[in-house]
Amino acid sequence: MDGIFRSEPWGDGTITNRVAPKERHVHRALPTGVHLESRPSMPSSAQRIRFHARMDSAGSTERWARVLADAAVRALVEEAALSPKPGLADSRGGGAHDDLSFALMCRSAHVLHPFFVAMARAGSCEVSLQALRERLGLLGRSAEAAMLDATGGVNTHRGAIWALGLLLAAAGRGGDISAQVLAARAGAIARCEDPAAPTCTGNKGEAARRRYGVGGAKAQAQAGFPQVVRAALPQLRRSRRLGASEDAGRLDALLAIMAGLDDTCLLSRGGRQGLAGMQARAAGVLSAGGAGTAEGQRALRRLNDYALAWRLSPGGAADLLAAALFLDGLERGRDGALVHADSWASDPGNTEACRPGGAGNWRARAAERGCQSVGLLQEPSR
Ligand SMILES: CC(C)(COP(=O)(O)OP(=O)(O)OC[C@H]1O[C@@H](n2cnc3c(N)ncnc32)[C@H](O[C@H]2O[C@H](COP(=O)(O)OP(=O)(O)OP(=O)(O)O)[C@@H](O)[C@H]2O)[C@@H]1O)[C@@H](O)C(=O)NCCC(=O)NCCS
Ligand SMILES: Nc1ncnc2[nH]cnc12
Repeated sequence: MDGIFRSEPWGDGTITNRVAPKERHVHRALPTGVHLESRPSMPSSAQRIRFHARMDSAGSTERWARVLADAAVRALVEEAALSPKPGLADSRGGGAHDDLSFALMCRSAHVLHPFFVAMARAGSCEVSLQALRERLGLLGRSAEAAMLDATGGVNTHRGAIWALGLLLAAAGRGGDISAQVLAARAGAIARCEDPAAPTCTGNKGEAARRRYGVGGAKAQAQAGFPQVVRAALPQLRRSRRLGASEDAGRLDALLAIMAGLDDTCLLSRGGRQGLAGMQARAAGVLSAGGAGTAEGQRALRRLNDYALAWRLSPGGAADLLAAALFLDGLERGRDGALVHADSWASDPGNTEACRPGGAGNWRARAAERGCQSVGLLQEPSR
């Protein structure tokens, strides 16, 4: 079948496309795949890339889910590698965390891949937003359990699973994949309640939200990720325009998130004072010229010293930077058809350096760990 896969209009929870409903639920690898069309003639200010997933077969939905999952893992690895990040784990070490390292962050990112595939697939298969939210809750909790299993109980990516899971499902729907649209869709999914979610998790973020009366990760998502679409992405583009290196632009994007985020990691480690201290210093680096300038680099070093002295880590901001890199990559057409899973996986520059144990395909590793298909949908014991 040569149809066009569309999920428009968004918001009423319906999918309209020209594929027979039953085919949407079949996930087999078939010879034909998703064809992405980047349309340079569209207004560049909006940075919109329309894609048409030609549903030559149901397998192209599966292929698109894998492309999106690859992009999400890549965003996590790129976030982890970005240095020097204040207080955070990066290529230099664990930052303010005794239990984190670059290798551990990468291991965690790769273990999440099959869950990311399932989340993107859920976005294309579940017809109602409510059903999608419930499926994501199940997948998200399973992903958290696999992360903790892979890291020996260290919370590397809980916030990232949450943010990227919602964005992957939004992108899995198809249609317009501009950052603005995907973040708004993800917000609509996050605003649905998950009846299976535990009322109390006992996590630090939950405690910080209650103690300090902030919205944290949940409110950030429900509002459509304002720190990603209104702070990180505009800053990233501004820094690039001003000629900053890609790393400096990404550090600036992180600082822009930090400057305005009610990061529950900072609150639980440093209270209101710690959060305010980090926010003000992050804004200070940007007003000194950003990470691409000598003055900005000095201010960034002072921010890092402050974070280490007080054991402060902006873990929530790091997750949102990964979300911004994911959306930026999609919007620029870097991922999707341009970056195929296996070509990325077979590039030694992308894999050997960051994968514990070196060579090998993460899918095979995930399969070894028993994280395939139906296994993903088992509710973990808490
Ligand atoms: C809705 C959930 C996000 C649960 O959120 P909640 O607020 O209840 O808190 P947590 O369970 O603690 O998780 C929130 C994590 O989100 C990150 N975060 C914090 N503030 C913000 C913010 N303002 N905006 C966005 N994101 C934010 C943060 O993650 C990072 O920090 C982690 C390290 O934190 P932690 O272990 O607590 O602290 P440490 O200081 O490092 O501990 P020690 O070393 O001292 O022991 C790190 O993992 C980063 O990722 C928060 O931790 C959501 O989780 C949920 O409901 N999930 C259920 C599944 C689901 O429905 N999924 C659907 C989509 S897939
Ligand atoms: N680089 C990082 N360091 C600490 N916590 C994080 N959570 C997500 N990314 C992180």
